[in-house]
Amino acid sequence: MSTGAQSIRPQTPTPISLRDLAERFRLEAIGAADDAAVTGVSLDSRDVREGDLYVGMPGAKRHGADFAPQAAGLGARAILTDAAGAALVRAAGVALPVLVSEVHPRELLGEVSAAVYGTAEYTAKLFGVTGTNGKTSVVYLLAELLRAAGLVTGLSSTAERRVGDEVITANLTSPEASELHGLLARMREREVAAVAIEVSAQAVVRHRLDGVHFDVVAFNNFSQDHLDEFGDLESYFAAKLALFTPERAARGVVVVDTPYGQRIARESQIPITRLATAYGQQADWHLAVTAQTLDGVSFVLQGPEGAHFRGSVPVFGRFMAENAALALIMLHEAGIPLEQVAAGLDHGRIPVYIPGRLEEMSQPGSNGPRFFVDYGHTPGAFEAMLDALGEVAPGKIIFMFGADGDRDTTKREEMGRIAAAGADTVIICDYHPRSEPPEAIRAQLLAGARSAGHAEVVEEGDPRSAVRLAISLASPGDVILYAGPGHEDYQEVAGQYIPYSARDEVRGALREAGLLP
Ligand SMILES: CC(=O)N[C@H]1[C@@H](OP(=O)(O)OP(=O)(O)OC[C@H]2O[C@@H](n3ccc(=O)[nH]c3=O)[C@H](O)[C@@H]2O)O[C@H](CO)[C@@H](O)[C@@H]1O[C@H](C)C(=O)N[C@@H](C)C(=O)N[C@H](CCC(=O)O)C(=O)O
Ligand SMILES: Nc1ncnc2c1ncn2[C@@H]1O[C@H](COP(=O)(O)OP(=O)(O)OP(=O)(O)O)[C@@H](O)[C@H]1O
Repeated sequence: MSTGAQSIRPQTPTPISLRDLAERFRLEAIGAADDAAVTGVSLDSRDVREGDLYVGMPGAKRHGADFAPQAAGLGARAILTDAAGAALVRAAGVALPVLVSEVHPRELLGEVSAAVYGTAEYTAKLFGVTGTNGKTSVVYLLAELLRAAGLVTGLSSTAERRVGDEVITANLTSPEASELHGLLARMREREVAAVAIEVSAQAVVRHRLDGVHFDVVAFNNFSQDHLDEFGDLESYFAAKLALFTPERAARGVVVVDTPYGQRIARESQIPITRLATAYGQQADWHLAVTAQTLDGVSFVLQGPEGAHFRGSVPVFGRFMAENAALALIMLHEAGIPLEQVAAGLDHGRIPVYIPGRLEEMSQPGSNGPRFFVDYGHTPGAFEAMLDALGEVAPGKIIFMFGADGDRDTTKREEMGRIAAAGADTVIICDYHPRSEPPEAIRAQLLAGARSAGHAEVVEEGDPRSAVRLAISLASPGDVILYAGPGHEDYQEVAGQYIPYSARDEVRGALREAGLLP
């Protein structure tokens, strides 16, 4: 059950004194009484809990110290900020003790949070997954396999953070360090033995992983995304590579099918185990897909010294077998035998549910098209999905999608081109236009789609109408894939968050068409 809270915290935290923190992190303590202590850390004034240290840091839009009055009102016991922030706190008349940092508070956040939450003593196995597409999928597969092996598991993904039955919706793919350490502390209380964590490139460069050391990290693939933040592919790649260092992880697993994967394996500073899915590629482990349909994919994985696993995943696409293989090898590298995993599964079937990733909304066996909702929003994800569908779709492929406003604009034409090259019909609609005119975003996607000279190209801005249009164009046996919104429950338009769930919308439209009970 999702609680609606912004972060998961330990229920019985241990107080740590401000004097102790000031000494350990060389902070100037202003107005801190000898017995002043904190029990939690928050970076967001809206998520402050009683007893917290509120960290007010300068950002691109605001100085966090501006929100000190709200933090104080919600029960913060002290503020950690820089000199400019301390002046803002004073000017706002907030009477809390202030710890002043000479460096950007972001650089201290991870270690300070680890100290407050005591997470350095947490001995669970930590698994981190990075790459451009498929991180969320690997994280859910990891969690499922760890459960099969008999371990109590936790996870942090783009879709949600999960500790046993406690679930919250995620804001960021990788939480800020304060949220991550709070989550780990709660996992420690609940005796979680293994944690699967999705790692974005932003997390690596923005200190969100500080104070965390992974047992095993993995890299699956790399293609264009996030150029609005990283400027060029090389900088984006460098952020992924930086996870593969001894400060962050003990060992890594890498898919070496592509030159980028081979580079990670070559340039990594930690020991690497290599997985190949392409025939003839040098690697430690090899994956072969043995059967695939729209209902899933079966595979055989073979590794060193006779290690092997024969299994299946109930989601279509060769890349899902690759995601499962990566997760299996990560467990093996962490010392969890694959036989132990297999013992917890029925004939190798991994019963994974990945929210909003190639999630089927139609009823298999119904008298209509199959309708899937997905989170793919990069050229690489479009290519992988359409290649996969090309192998298993019995009828026409209708592909509907939009693109993010205010994010990497250079990928739009390529998204349009790949969509129209791989599908029979593409329907271009709006996603999160944010501050951009929606029709301008659509125009770029349309230009790309038309350049492919293959699919029929249709423009329907309103996603609700586009869903219904897709159903009206489909016959039994056809497949509709709606890429972009995945698990999300909102559309961001001109600064407003408008409730919109693609999954609910599709279910409703299928019902209207008599295709769902
Ligand atoms: C570029 C980036 O990562 N920015 C993040 C950063 O923003 P910022 O430092 O500029 O902060 P700001 O908005 O100026 O606010 C300053 C400070 O005031 C605080 N504040 C702000 C408002 C308020 O009411 N109360 C409050 O306390 C903020 O928490 C922040 O500490 O710190 C904020 C607080 O944590 C994040 O919300 C924000 O993520 C923004 C929303 C974002 O979109 N990030 C994306 C790019 C991102 O990180 N994506 C990756 C990858 C996703 C993928 O793989 O597709 C991810 O890991 O999610
Ligand atoms: N191994 C893979 N290779 C290529 N595409 C993949 C792979 N696994 C999943 N995908 C596709 O990528 C899209 C996103 O999947 P997923 O959410 O798991 O990735 P992600 O890396 O977590 O994305 P994000 O960082 O945006 O959250 C989906 O379209 C999915 O079908």
